Amino acid sequence: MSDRPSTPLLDQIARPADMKGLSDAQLVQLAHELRQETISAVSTTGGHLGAGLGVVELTVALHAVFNTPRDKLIWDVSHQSYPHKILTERRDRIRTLRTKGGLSGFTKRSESPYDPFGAAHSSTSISAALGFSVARDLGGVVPEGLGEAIAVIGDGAMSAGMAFEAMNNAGHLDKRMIVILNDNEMSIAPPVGALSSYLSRLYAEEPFQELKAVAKGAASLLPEPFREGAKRAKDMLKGMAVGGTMFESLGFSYIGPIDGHDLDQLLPVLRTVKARARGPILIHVLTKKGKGYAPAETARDKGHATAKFDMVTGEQKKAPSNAPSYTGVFGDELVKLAAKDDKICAVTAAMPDGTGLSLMAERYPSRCFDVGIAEQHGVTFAAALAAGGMKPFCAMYSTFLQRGYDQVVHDVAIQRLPVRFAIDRAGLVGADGATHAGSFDIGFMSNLPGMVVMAAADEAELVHMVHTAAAHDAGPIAFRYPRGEGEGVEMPEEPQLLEIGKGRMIQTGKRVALLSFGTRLGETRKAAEALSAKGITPTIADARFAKPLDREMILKLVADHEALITIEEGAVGGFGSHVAQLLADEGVFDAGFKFRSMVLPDTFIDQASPKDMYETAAMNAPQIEAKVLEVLGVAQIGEKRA
Ligand SMILES: Cc1ncc(C[n+]2csc(CCOP(=O)(O)OP(=O)(O)O)c2C)c(N)n1
Ligand SMILES: CC(=O)[C@@H](O)[C@H](O)COP(=O)(O)O
Ligand SMILES: [Mg+2]
Repeated sequence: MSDRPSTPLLDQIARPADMKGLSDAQLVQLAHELRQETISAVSTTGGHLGAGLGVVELTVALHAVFNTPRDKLIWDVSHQSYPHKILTERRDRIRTLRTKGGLSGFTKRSESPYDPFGAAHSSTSISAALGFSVARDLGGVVPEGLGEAIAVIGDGAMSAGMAFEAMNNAGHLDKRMIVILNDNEMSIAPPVGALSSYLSRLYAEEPFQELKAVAKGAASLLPEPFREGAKRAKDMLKGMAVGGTMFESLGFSYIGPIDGHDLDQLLPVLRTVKARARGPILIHVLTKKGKGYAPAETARDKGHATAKFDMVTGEQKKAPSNAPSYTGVFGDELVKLAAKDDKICAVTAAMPDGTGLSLMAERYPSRCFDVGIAEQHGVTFAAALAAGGMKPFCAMYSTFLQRGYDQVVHDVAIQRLPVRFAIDRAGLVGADGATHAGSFDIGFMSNLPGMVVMAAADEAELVHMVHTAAAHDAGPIAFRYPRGEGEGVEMPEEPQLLEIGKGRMIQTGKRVALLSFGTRLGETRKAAEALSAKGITPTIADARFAKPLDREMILKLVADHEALITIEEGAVGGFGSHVAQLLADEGVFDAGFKFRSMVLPDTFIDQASPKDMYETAAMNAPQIEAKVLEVLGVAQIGEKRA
């Protein structure tokens, strides 16, 4: 006979306060149910599965012991926060994760008071927790109050410079705060680097460290029901060998490692820390990414990210692809180049699969570098590779390159070093939402003196751009391309070396010229087709370069048309702004020339499908068509002319 309760415990828990009366045995049961609910939800939505499964027990323990939302629980990256969302008043919407109008796949301040700090880029949690603890001590006022500050950070995220900057500061300020290092020996890919080896050694060679202050007499401080567990914690902590970890050198007390799937360890340690800790404290917790779901546990990426799947078999339900992905095209072309030129090398910041560099890593491991979640270092490292006579491709998602921007300016651009920036996930990316949108790189790369900036209109163009970048030794060069599949165009037999700063004409028409930069070219063509049915045949050109601009082509478009419209998958301040500057400098506007620039709106667009997001941004074919009609002063059906 099953000893499980007939009504699932999870059904009785809408918020963490509902967990307070549960016994430790019931919390174990709750964790079991929470894991099943997480798997079930993600099977219908897709998303980040493995990381959340790895922190189910930790999530239960933290919410059982601490008093959120008064206590600030900050999930690093927050791709592991689905179980937390289920326990914090969002279970009824958990099957809307990452969809339009639904829950975000990350923590988000506007979504819930239980998400005190939003995240999605990694390694921010310790800084955030420190900020909350200082605000608390300075008498800051927020509606939920300010209690403990707790950061949960993964072993991958811990490798980033920002985490160390925060620990350095926290050790100095000596504020009470808790960092939980969730060590599952995985990043998205297997983690790399000396820190990862160090963490492994921490429990391989010296399994335990002592936390003297916490261990001493902790049990007596706790309320009666917790004394037994605290005694166990004390015994465990007392059993730990004395030895200085790097965390202690930075001013943290260190506890661990402890088994992050064992509530019998987690609960007493957290209760003891809560009762006794002073200053910053780091609890080293060992977990398994994908824990409790065999298809995730055995997957190469431990179920890091998944499409919707069949819960029983684990089989993912992926739409068949009709064209190669941009990422794949980049990865393949790079390997071809590397085969011919031993100076070609590549840098990724913990995204070998996501950037398509896995193939390079497999074929030419000595020339492919995964630097960990360290975009800043990655960019400077690439700069020096270039200074040392190599031809580095620095492959990063647009959104993550933001973190290395000062290095792009200071180490690459000012020194005119020929780093080739392969900027993946350019434009709106879909389910990951605003935090992952590649909205700003056109602007922040194009305003740098000497930087060449290209955008591929399709996968064939990307082939040309990879080869053009490889051949460009005169200074830094960047090319951007979106997430997902290409357009399905015919692939070139031979790559072309593009002339720097020269666009290409797609079709010659009349009255209005549409000048596209990047993959909106497809929507531009569709808009032109719809317009031709209305008797308007626009000229279409593909700019290819935002920097340097094809001045000659642009001025000819101006000379030959009534109006010019630029279209790009980026925020204001990018390609269109550079064209506007050129036209202003040339006095084109003095003569009353009509110019429009279609850019992403000045808002952060929430997650939806990329098509829906571009609809919100008013950048799909119908909106391009409408813009043409508006600029030409042609009334649309159902609309009166002013
Ligand atoms: C600045 C930045 N670079 C890259 C990423 C992509 N990314 C998301 S999760 C992740 C791995 C995180 O590993 P870890 O912190 O160990 O968490 P786990 O998934 O193992 O729980 C990476 C590289 C990111 N979110 N932010
Ligand atoms: C959490 C995170 O930053 C990554 O896992 C990201 O979601 C990957 O995005 P792609 O699916 O576009 O590779
Ligand atoms: Mg990890």
